[in-house]
Amino acid sequence: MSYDISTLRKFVSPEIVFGAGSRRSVANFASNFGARHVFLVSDPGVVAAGWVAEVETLLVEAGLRCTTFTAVSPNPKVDEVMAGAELYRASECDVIVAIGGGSPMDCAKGIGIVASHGRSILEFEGVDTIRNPSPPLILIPTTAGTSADVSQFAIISDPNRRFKFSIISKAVVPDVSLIDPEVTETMDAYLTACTGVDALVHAIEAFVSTGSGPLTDTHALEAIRLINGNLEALVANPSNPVLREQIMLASMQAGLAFSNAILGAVHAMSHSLGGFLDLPHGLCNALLLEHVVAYNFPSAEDRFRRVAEAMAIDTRSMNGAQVKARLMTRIIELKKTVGLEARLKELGVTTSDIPYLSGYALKDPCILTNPRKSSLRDVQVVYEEAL
Ligand SMILES: NC(=O)c1ccc[n+]([C@@H]2O[C@H](COP(=O)([O-])OP(=O)(O)OC[C@H]3O[C@@H](n4cnc5c(N)ncnc54)[C@H](O)[C@@H]3O)[C@@H](O)[C@H]2O)c1
Ligand SMILES: [Fe+2]
Repeated sequence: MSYDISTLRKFVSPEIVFGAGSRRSVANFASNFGARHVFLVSDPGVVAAGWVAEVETLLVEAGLRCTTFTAVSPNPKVDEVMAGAELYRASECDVIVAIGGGSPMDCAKGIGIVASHGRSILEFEGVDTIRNPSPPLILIPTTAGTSADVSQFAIISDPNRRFKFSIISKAVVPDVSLIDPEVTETMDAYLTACTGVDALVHAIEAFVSTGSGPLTDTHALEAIRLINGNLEALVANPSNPVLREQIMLASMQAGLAFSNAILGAVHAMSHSLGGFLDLPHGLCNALLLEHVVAYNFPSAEDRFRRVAEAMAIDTRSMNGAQVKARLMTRIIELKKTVGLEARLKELGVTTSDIPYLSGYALKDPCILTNPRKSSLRDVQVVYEEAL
């Protein structure tokens, strides 16, 4: 019997332990993988927040050796991955743990790939390029977030091309994700806003993606509902543990959705922007979001109606134009309340940069699942509108 392969959907996820204190089981999981010498990846901000020392102590108290690598910058660079992989090899480590936001987690994924292939990370750009299994990988996210800890993506920045490239494979889904809302309590309000809006964009893009389906839709809609209902309150009160947990849960659900349904033009355009100007990923997404929604709306009106409903908009008596207007208003209002109102030109983007940015955005794999087919000119116009 024949079947239409384009209608099939798959769902990949790591083993997840969710809840306050879950990070404390890190040594247990590492030991279960047979670890003797753990390679711990993080960055200076997460060290300063105190989370790295805690994990080191937990590992050492369990009788494990630990080599720590924290030379990772936001938008992790090719050289950082290669330096980490060299230290991993020289230290004869056998399990990788990362604690941090998307940057250390993606760097750790890259280190695992290089360690198991012995080649440059640049050779693994694209979809399904990985042949050898990576060392066991345990991720502890400290932002909410990129959800790199549940995703099939690793995003690495190549300064030579001023471009962030994607590695997409189920081989970069970690073995274990310890999702502990407590570690997000040291994020300031601005970082909370940037990373929370990133999660909102993941959920919206996954829901309207051409790769969406019943396995991911419920996660995407629940993530939108949770972020719409809790992010503004959390940014006003960043130390509230209940709100932290709600946004961490939302981030995880958005991650499960986008990892499997893939993303769209916001991410394609924001990867290009983030690689070109080394800007915070969540901020890039935030500045592009409503412009891409306006562009995509006619191609996925029914899906956007459900996004609007998840954002607590009663659409029952509205026509398409009214739904679009209310959804745009709500997105702009949410961004304003959490303090993400800048325009691209305030970040240093100029009109003359747009052709370069657009060329790379069209090469990003996320553009393939955008609900509206995009030409070079389409992408240029959206950048111009966000300028
Ligand atoms: N792999 C994926 O699926 C995926 C998805 C989306 C984004 N990304 C990538 O993730 C990166 C962005 O990650 P991010 O937004 O999580 O930020 P990040 O990891 O770049 O961290 C930003 C800053 O926040 C600090 N920080 C992180 N957690 C903290 C905490 N709990 N307390 C105090 N400070 C903390 C860090 O030290 C750093 O200075 C980008 O490179 C982006 O492309 C990856
Ligand atoms: Fe993202």
